[in-house]
Amino acid sequence: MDMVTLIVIIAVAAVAIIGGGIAGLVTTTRRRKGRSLPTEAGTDVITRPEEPTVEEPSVEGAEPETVPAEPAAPVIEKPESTASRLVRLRQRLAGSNALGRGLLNLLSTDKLDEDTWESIEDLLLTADIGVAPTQELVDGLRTRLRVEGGKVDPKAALREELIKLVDPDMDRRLQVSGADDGAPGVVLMVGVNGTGKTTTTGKLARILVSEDRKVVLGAADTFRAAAAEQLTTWGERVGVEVIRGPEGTDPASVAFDSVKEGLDTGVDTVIVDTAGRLQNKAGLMDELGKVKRVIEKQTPVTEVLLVLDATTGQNGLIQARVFSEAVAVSGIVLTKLDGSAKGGIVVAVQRELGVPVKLVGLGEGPDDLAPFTPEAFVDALLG
Ligand SMILES: Nc1nc2c(ncn2[C@@H]2O[C@H](COP(=O)(O)OP(=O)(O)OP(=O)(O)O)[C@@H](O)[C@H]2O)c(=O)[nH]1
Repeated sequence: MDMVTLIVIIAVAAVAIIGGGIAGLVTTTRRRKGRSLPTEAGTDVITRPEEPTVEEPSVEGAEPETVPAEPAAPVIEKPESTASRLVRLRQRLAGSNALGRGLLNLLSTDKLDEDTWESIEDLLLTADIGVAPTQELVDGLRTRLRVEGGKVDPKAALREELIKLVDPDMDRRLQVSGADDGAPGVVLMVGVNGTGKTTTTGKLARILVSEDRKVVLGAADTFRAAAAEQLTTWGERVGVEVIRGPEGTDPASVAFDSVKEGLDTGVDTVIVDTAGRLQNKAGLMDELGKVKRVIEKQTPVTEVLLVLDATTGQNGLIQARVFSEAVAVSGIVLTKLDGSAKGGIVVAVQRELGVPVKLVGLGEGPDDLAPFTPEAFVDALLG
């Protein structure tokens, strides 16, 4: 064997040894991967690797065997019933609203002199009831206590006068059903951004679902992409379809598609969330007017709910006026009444618009929306 032959033999042997080692390493690595696979009983398809493992080599030309992924059943929540929402209304307002307690303390004093009546007036004004209703309430209460004297309990009289002020005769039913021809009711949600419009749309869908109604939501707030995202999340939680378009789409076209879907699928109610940019009244009127017109090519809008933030006081009233001039508002939703000492805004805004408060927002939780009833509201105020 000459020198050249010897070198060739050594080189071949070295390649074989090194190659075998690398092959062994690859196999070991793959096996390790293989051992870390979830067991057959595992249902977590997300972590299941797509490559075939070494233990199950794929046959050339044959389709790799794939296990069809079973879609995980969505977890549909069961929203709270209307009755227990009213209990919550009582708890939330009684716990946070100083108005009722302050009034009751003042009325409990032995002698109701001018100073006490002035303090009562101040409390009512601080709670945003408004000047004229405050005067009405104080006058009514003073007269009753003078005329009926010891025969009337001041607290019972206050309760009755407050209920009168909130107006128990207004029709507060939500028009969520369509006409007899089977068309869905259409609820249009309007209001300035940040008042809780999208949240309220989601909460309202939950109330309707809890009453076994079929609902479609329309994300016509196309100005802010996150609003559609937010609404989709609300819808998914209660198994409600949400119709949306790309960011910047004409809100009227999303509203149209939502109502069309509602008609095609035979739902009971379509709720359309809109963008509340208050750029100027003319712009707002154009946009809301168009949304309404386009919907009504298919079926009438049965309810226009104006969402107002109870903590914004006079500012809220100005917004309310602008919106009611842009579109015929049929009901008010007062949000963020929890933790607000401004419960009196209920009276002020109803007077301002001549439209009833129909729903109240009592927190950020999914079921923190309750139908408004004057008696329950006043009882909650008085604690
Ligand atoms: N405390 C409290 N917070 C609320 C209530 N309703 C809504 N919110 C909160 O108010 C904030 C604004 O709510 P959104 O629903 O995003 O307001 P929006 O009017 O739809 O605003 P855009 O989506 O920008 O149009 C959120 O943080 C809500 O959780 C309520 O009744 N009480």
